[in-house]
Amino acid sequence: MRKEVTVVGAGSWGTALASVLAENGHQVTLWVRDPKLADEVNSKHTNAKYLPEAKLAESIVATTDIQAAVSDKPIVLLAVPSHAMRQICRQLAPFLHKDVLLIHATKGFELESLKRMSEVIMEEIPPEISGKLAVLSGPSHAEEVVRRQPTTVVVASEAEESMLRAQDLLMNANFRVYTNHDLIGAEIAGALKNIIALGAGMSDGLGFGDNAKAALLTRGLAEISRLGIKLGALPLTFSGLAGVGDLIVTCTSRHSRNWRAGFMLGQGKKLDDALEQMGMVVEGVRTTHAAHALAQREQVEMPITSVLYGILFEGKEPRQGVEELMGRGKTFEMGYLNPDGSIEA
Ligand SMILES: NC(=O)C1=CN([C@@H]2O[C@H](COP(=O)(O)OP(=O)(O)OC[C@H]3O[C@@H](n4cnc5c(N)ncnc54)[C@H](OP(=O)(O)O)[C@@H]3O)[C@@H](O)[C@H]2O)C=CC1
Ligand SMILES: O=C(CO)COP(=O)(O)O
Repeated sequence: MRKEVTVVGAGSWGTALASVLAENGHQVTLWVRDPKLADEVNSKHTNAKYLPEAKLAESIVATTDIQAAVSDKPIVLLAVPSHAMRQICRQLAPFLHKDVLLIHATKGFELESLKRMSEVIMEEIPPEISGKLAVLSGPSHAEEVVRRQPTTVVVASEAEESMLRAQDLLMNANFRVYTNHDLIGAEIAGALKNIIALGAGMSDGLGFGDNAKAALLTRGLAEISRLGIKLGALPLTFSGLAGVGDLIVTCTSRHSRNWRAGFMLGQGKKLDDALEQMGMVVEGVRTTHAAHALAQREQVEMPITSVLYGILFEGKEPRQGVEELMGRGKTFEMGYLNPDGSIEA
């Protein structure tokens, strides 16, 4: 059945999700910050800055008016960078319908509070809406989604009905949507994989091979799981699409902004120059900061995150970081399996 859906955020991910929804026959409004981009979407049906090769459905209507975009809409999907989430929610909260299905697709933490995105959203929107919130996560580069290449994702919510509604809304022949009740795990896995993707890009930039990449992915998943479980996630979520699935795609794909930024750092570029050259959000940088603080607060060992923190924010050379990781004390591989996040052996 055709539904009215508003997508908030017209970067690469918001634009790709708007395309999926339009393809599914829904009436899509796209909230765009930049009036020039709104004109471009409405007249040329393109988004040259964020998805240069994509031809968008003519039925997608872009607007810069947040009130008009979300007022009384039955479904709102948020796809903004994590640093903008609280401000955007504050702006749109007064206009949300009390029965709105709210889905977010953002992968990050709020740096100042170390909160997950759903915690930030829930603080800003009315309580009758927040209990029904869903998150969309999983291995899904926008560039492949707009080309209708096979993609699998997961929607997670504590509210069964929201999860199923979000699945129905987004699923099509090229975009397969699974459900999961573990909202916390889906959010944490989706955010933390970007740290490891920065590391994987760095490893490639330094000229290391597949063994190093495999090590980063596997030991990265170990520390992601360790922190996630300590913060209330279900362990199995980390072996699913939001966990290992997204870790694989982000650490191995040339589409990944995090991998690309990491690659430049590995080749000797300074962080600010790498970010400027990217021109798109590289969530892993802020997430490294947040995860480093969370690991300290929760007393969880996260060696890769700690080394990346040193490289990104303390001037450590990438090669020195690799030496530190390889030279750590002897340890038991499966220590992370303890449900409270502590290391057993
Ligand atoms: N790209 C992808 O393939 C995927 C991305 N994600 C996640 O989606 C989220 C959005 O990322 P993505 O679309 O890639 O980002 P992009 O870098 O492609 O686009 C960023 C978008 O956010 C807007 N923006 C930047 N700052 C603000 C602000 N302060 N207030 C409002 N809007 C702002 C930009 O607008 P302007 O142009 O006006 O600056 C632009 O529309 C991230 O959390 C990312 O991890 C998740 C899955 C896949
Ligand atoms: O989350 C993503 C793919 O699932 C996108 O990752 P990047 O932000 O690194 O491009």
